[in-house]
Amino acid sequence: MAFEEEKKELHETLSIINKQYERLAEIPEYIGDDFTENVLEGSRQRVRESLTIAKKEPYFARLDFKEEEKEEVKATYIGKAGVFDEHTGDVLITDWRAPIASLFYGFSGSEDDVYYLSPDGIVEGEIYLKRNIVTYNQELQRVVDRYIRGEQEASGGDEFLLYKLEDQKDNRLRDIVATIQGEQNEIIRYPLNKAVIIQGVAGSGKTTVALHRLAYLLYEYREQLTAHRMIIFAPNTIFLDYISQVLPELGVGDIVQTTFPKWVMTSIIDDPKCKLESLSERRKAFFESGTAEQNNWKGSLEFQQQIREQLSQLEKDWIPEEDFIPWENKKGVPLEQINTWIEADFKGNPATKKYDRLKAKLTRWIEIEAKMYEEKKEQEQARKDGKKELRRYLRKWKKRKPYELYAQILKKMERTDLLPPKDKITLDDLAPLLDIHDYWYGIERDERFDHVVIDEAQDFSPYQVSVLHARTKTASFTILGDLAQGIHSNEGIDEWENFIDLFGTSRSKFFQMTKSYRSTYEIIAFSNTILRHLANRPAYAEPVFRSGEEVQIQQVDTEEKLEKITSWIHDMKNKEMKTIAVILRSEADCNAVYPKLKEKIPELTMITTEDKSYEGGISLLPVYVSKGLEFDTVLMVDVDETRYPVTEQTAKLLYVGCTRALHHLSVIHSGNASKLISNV
Ligand SMILES: Nc1ncnc2c1ncn2[C@@H]1O[C@H](COP(=O)(O)OP(=O)(O)OP(=O)(O)O)[C@@H](O)[C@H]1O
Repeated sequence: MAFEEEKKELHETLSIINKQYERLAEIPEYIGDDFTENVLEGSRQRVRESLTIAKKEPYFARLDFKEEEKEEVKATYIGKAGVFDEHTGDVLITDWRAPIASLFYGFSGSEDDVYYLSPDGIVEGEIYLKRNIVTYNQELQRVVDRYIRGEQEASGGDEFLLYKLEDQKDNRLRDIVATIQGEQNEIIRYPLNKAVIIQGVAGSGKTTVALHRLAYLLYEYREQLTAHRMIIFAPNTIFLDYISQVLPELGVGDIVQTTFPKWVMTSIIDDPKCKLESLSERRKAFFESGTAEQNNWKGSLEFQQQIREQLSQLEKDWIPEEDFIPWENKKGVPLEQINTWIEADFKGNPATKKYDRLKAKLTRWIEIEAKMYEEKKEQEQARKDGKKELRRYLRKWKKRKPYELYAQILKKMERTDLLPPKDKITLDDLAPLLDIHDYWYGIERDERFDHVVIDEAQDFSPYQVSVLHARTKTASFTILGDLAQGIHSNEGIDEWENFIDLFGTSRSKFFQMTKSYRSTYEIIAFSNTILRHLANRPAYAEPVFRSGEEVQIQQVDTEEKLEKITSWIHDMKNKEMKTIAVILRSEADCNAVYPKLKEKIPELTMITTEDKSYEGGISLLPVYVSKGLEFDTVLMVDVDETRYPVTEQTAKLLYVGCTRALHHLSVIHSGNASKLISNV
């Protein structure tokens, strides 16, 4: 009955949507200068975009709600984009980000107090029905009731989530609007002006939630935010490619998605002679060698403080220790006066602005003083001499680029050993260089961010976050990561307090996500055992109860390894797994097996740190490259005592590799199995 009812409803809604769409498609796009016409075209364009989304999938949920003191129970259909009936003005489909839709995600069935916050205040009432609706190609596929008032447990909620999680994955992360969970909803809708810091276990949906949060913020705070002033920092180009689909699916464009090094080098260090070290070489060296822990001094706030102290000293030393006397035997501007202007009148301006303002002030002073001469000719001459002298005086203030200032600072600190060659700037130098740049040149208003997202933030240093903080209008951040996956121990942090302290507790909000949606119960239980070896272990992942096959652990002779990998891949292909990954400890290990394996499995692709995109299918990759990605099935190779000895670093690497698997995980080793997985 519910199915028939929804089929009729869908038919009627689609007929209105299709008609509206066709009508708008017939109106030619306005390309002219008329202001009113442009505003009208802008709003038509927005409606066209919403209708395009709605034509594909009009809605995915229905919520029946009765407002307190009203008789009528109203059905709200929730979709990715809101749609109005252009004739009646009625809401046909409610945007998933609208306040009432929050009830759909947040209401679990047992709350006494049911309300949502509308722009006019709190709206209380009762929920009668929560229903998921699946459509495909404008046809109704499935109707699942998650809550029916008065009935014990409709609980199609879990069933529907499982149905979604059992799906096989392709090469892109997808939106989750139909199944956002209560705790995820809370983070997505958390108010704008705080730093939201999320520690989430592998597969808890951190990246997905952060992207949905951006779409939500742009909707809820549309008056305050602009997409092009929001930025997402992700760990590498493959990952950026992997997540690139989600925001367009949610109808959001224009948000800059980049990596921190790329952004600093292209947007800030505007110096063609400055070149960044090869990050893939750096990471390869770090991961392929033994994994010595390194102290990231250049990423610390203490280092920032020292840089700042030196900068302020440099700024003082920058002012020539002399009066400005443009004309012989006449009064000039005493040094004392210049210092007062700089320290009092120009206070708060960055060094280069102070320079510009002093130049303007001295130019005006020359103009006024020149008028003291009676003769026009004398005035002219005085002006000319004055300006000449001003140029000489200003030449003493040498213009400096961030790298030169950095070199000077490190020299003063007697740490020239820390200065990288100009054509091999290291990742660790980027925060100091950015800081120096912003201190010296200042940050223009339109360069400040409205909101910053940092994914895999455990690999960011406090110094990096601190300089980004200074570039963000309010402390509006979404910072997400997992300490258990902090494999770049030489770059990042080992406790979130590092960031919380930076913003202050009143300006930040810490969330923990412990439910893991990606993997089966068996895979999560297995991966959790690896975490026992971490000294500073965050909470264990809790599975959504989705059971699959046991994790297979097998010893194979070295000579049989290739054969084993090949037969495993064939086996997985037979099971119709779409994304299949063979994960090895290092790139050198991948190189050693790739040619022979490729002969047997021609569709195999090898992914390295240098790759820019992930194409799905069958992949061979080093474990550290797999971070952030996911695959239907994973084979972890060489999980033995030599390649994975018991250290913090290898435990994290192995954990990252194993938690990439959604439905199936196999582990093979030659020689003794790593102690990280013994006694499992
Ligand atoms: N509420 C949900 N409904 C359906 N799928 C979900 C939900 N939350 C997360 N997922 C799925 O779980 C998987 C993991 O999500 P995501 O990659 O965002 O997690 P993560 O915490 O960033 O993972 P990791 O740290 O391991 O890289 C994705 O396939 C995502 O679609």
